[in-house]
Amino acid sequence: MSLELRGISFNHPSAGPDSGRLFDGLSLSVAPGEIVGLGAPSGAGKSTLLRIAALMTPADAGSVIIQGQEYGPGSPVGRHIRRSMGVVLQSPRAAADPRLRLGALICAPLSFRDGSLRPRPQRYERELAELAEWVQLDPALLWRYPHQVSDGQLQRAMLARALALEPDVLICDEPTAQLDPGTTSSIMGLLADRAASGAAVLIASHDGAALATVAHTMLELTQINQPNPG
Ligand SMILES: Nc1ncnc2c1ncn2[C@@H]1O[C@H](COP(=O)(O)OP(=O)(O)OP(=O)(O)O)[C@@H](O)[C@H]1O
Repeated sequence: MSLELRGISFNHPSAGPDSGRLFDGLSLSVAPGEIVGLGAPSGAGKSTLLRIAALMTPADAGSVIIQGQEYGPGSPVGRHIRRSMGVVLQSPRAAADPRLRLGALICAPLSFRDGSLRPRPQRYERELAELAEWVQLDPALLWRYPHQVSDGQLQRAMLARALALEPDVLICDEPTAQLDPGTTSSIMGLLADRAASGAAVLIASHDGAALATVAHTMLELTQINQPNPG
């Protein structure tokens, strides 16, 4: 699948009228099989942009186009498209439900796809073992709650969750921020494998060197977010 952002304008509602727009007519595209790396100074808006791309935050103007289907402000987003997208947010602590063990967190997308109203890790033992291996997570950690693991372990669990449905669009915000260089390189390799299977992959990171090892295209947010003339 392809992912495109076209003419995106946005400001945070609570940011006040004088603070200027965060994005003004910003466009970028990610082709199937492509990894686009997004660099940005802190506060430039990369997390906000990724949430817009992931259809979690509606833009003020412009559209997100996924495999030719256009989503503007207020467009309904169907379950089918959500299931084809994997999203890793910057803060795993904020994203993870603290009441669920890691195994339940990771298998939740599989359970929901199969019609269950709550995660059932016991039904997905084989998938969980494979996902844990992909992200180099000790299987013993699948029984722990988020507060019982490190930030890096939790971030890898959230990545496993994002990969569970083998998404065609993968959006990752600082997926390796908490990791050592060796694990960072393995995780980047995993994202490259996903792209090699045809997924469009958008990764934002302050670690430009690690990103450059896998990205086909590197973009700097401050350069692509030039305000529209007039
Ligand atoms: N809910 C909000 N209300 C008002 N302003 C916000 C809100 N959330 C973020 N901002 C502001 O929007 C700007 C972009 O925030 P964002 O989190 O997207 O930046 P970032 O590039 O991801 O930063 P970092 O690299 O430090 O994580 C920042 O100036 C931030 O203060």
